Amino acid sequence: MKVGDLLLELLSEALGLNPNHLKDIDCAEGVVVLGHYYPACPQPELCLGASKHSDNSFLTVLLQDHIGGLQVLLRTTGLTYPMSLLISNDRFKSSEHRVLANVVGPRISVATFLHRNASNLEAVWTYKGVVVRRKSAKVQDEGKKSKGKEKRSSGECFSRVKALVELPLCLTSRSEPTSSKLNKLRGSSSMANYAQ
Ligand SMILES: O=C(O)CCC(=O)C(=O)O
Ligand SMILES: [Fe+2]
Repeated sequence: MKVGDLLLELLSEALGLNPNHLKDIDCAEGVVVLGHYYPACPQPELCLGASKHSDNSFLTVLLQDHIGGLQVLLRTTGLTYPMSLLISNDRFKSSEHRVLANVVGPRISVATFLHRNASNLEAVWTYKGVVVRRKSAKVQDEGKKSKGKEKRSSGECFSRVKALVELPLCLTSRSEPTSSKLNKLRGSSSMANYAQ
């Protein structure tokens, strides 16, 4: 929690706001800790550790072990989660990432998610979001200048996140998947698009 609080303070300041702002609007209201166990995989080229997704938290702090395998997509394809997007006036996007399977293992990681109550996003938009927008006029102006592309509705973002979350995490079929099938699950992005 201390790390989370410190990060929220720094992020508030990065938005030109009071250091307590993101905490005051409940961005650390909920804390979920998720432990992952990825067994060693004899044929990693046929498997995925975790398919490409974007977290539905406001902020994720991830601890991974020495095995590695987490990859972050360098250029986002436009999938953003409305919570951080709305609250930060488009400044904080939820990066898409995946985890590759590995012959070495097991790999263990612990993800800590800080989040608001996502059941009422409308309230974030109409109440909390407006508070941020009013206080950070500079952020808003910069956002307007840099955004030429059309914005997605929160409903569209939700259905895209849902579609990704519902993808199978691992190919369990004994038959060898075609590379196109695997690429589809991986998001059709080549390795060059990811940072490790
Ligand atoms: O295991 C990892 O490194 C990543 C886990 C992850 O992306 C998640 O829990 O959302
Ligand atoms: Fe994730």
